[in-house]
Amino acid sequence: MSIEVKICGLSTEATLDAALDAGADLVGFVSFPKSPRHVAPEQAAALAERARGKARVTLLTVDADDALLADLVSAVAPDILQLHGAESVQRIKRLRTLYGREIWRAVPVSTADDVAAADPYWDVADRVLFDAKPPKGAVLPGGNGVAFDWDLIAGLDPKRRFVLSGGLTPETVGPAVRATRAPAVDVSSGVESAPGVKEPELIAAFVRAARSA
Ligand SMILES: O=C(O)c1ccccc1N[C@@H]1O[C@H](COP(=O)(O)O)[C@@H](O)[C@H]1O
Repeated sequence: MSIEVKICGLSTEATLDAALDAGADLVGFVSFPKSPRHVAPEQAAALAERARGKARVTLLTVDADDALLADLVSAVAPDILQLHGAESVQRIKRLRTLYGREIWRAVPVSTADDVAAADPYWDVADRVLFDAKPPKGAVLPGGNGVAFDWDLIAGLDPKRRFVLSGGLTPETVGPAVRATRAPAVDVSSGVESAPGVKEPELIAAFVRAARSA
């Protein structure tokens, strides 16, 4: 099976089109006001509509409450909810039942214990997304352009539907995929020239490099 590639944190039609033209399997929109990639619900809805049928739409939130999630799901109609906060097993079960959509749970990694902390999520989330633990003082729980030690997840069964993220770039995605046998990758900062500013050439280079890994 070929690798799945997600480009996250898209906020304009032009960069969304660049991701779609490059053949990204998934595109992501961030709803988290502290992020430079935050998009308002109406903007996320319009971008999602543009992507529909060409790539699967992911909506990223961080510990969003019930009311906000309900509004976002109704406006954006994402295929996938990427939960990048401290969402519990119980909450994930509830959201899956409530919305009937795929749920990805981010797990921050810097040690082997962090990888083991993913254990309760394998059975309740559709995917576990491994991201680097944020650096001290970081404002964002993800999207920091920081990588973790890929050897920590090198022993995982690739049949486990995990996603590798954290500081990937067009240069590092090949070695990262070969080291981890990841079935899917996700990138945000590594295809930007400044926080929140996506670059079409970097997006295309990332998708090409991931596919040829
Ligand atoms: O992209 C963001 O702004 C963001 C904000 C809050 C939580 C997660 C966020 N992004 C996700 O973080 C990982 C790693 O991103 P990067 O490539 O290191 O920048 C990725 O899954 C993004 O979807």
